Amino acid sequence: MKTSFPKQDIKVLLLEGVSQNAVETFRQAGYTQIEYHQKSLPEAELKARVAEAHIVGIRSRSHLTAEVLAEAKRLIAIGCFCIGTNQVDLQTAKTLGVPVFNAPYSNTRSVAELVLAEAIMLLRGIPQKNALCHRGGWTKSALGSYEARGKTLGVIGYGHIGTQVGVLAESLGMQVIFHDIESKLSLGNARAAASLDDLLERSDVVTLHVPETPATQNMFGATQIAKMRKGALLINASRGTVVDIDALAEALRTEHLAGAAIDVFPVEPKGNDDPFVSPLVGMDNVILTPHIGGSTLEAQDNIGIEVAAKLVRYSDNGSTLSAVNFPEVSLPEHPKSRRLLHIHRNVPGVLSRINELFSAGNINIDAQFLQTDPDVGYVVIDVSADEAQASALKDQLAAIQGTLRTRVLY
Ligand SMILES: NC(=O)C1=CN([C@@H]2O[C@H](COP(=O)(O)OP(=O)(O)OC[C@H]3O[C@@H](n4cnc5c(N)ncnc54)[C@H](O)[C@@H]3O)[C@@H](O)[C@H]2O)C=CC1
Ligand SMILES: O=C(O)C(=O)COP(=O)(O)O
Repeated sequence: MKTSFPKQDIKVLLLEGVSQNAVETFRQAGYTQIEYHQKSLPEAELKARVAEAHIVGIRSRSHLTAEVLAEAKRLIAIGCFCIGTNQVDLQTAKTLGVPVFNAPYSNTRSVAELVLAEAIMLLRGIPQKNALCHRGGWTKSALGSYEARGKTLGVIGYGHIGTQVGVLAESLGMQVIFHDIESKLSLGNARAAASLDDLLERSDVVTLHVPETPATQNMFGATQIAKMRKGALLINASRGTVVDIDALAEALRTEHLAGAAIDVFPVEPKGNDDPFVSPLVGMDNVILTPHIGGSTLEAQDNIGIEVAAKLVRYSDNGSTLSAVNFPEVSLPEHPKSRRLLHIHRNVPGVLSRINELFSAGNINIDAQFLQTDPDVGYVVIDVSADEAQASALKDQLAAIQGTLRTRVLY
């Protein structure tokens, strides 16, 4: 059966070296126009490429701001081939009728394993010992080296990653306490701290696993660091904007903190050839990693398939299940019907205008699905109509005031 818009005309733009599994998933689903870039693009080029694309796939580096999205006249959907979606202006995408998908669990374990490894390394003082050995030095000493067993790990943000870190840390005999803005079920013997301050005062190692939100912007600054125990360790594999990096550098210089492991930075290089600049560069007691918490082959392979499959499903079938910014509708196949998709501003009267249109045209509705949120309504209508009728209906739907996007799936 033909689609309204032949698949070979749908342009898929994939940036930041997403897994080849994503390319393969699109190809197997019949998509042939796939533009693939290893890096993120400079803003002007990003705008130009996004303006041409129907589907855009990014990782954490490409910022799809309102300004960039203003160019995206043809855009149907966005895929974040990662967990975080802070790099996309989700509200603007929604009001343009563009759902955004991500892979909410597929690199969770990769981050958790790295964090646990870093906790052990930091507790043993390995970063500075390693650096010294590389310079031809030798300090065989137990001074400042500790077992993880029996130490307290404070997890800030007890979500998917935070809980996994907690479970792994308990297997080493660590005591896990956590702080979250939501009430959370404790796994294993982990316990909620009475407050953030309580967690900071009790933890030997503090690890951050919050998303980037207005509330987490610089949530970890000089005040919070000062409340940490002298000689404690800080790990951040969440987002670079969460920690005041200058305050951290100062606490390391004054030896209030004994070490840190930092994977994410307020400003990160655009690509592998660009220079990395940070006040933490040159500090032997800091493990610096180039935002690779989720960068394992296992995670990337799974993410490639998961996010591409969600984009294909939305493009082919209209399902928005697990979209992060959009009313979620899980749709059955529609082998005998034409499917019309109508995304509109959630204002009174749109639905009745849609239904009037069908009754006036004497078109039988086989099935109708509706989901709304305070801003946007998403209606899917399966109809017994031929191709020409469906196309005419799409044009009529598009003319209804408040319409954001319409599509027809034949
Ligand atoms: N370094 C890397 O490569 C990676 C980094 N990440 C980052 O890790 C973040 C967390 O990932 P998940 O655990 O999957 O997310 P999640 O959504 O499952 O968990 C986040 C938790 O933080 C809590 N939270 C939100 N605001 C908070 C606040 N102000 N104070 C305390 N708790 C707060 C939430 O209630 C939630 O429980 C992602 O948003 C992403 O930015 C994710 C994957 C890879
Ligand atoms: O999943 C996330 O949120 C990450 O931070 C990983 O981002 P990346 O795909 O490595 O650019």
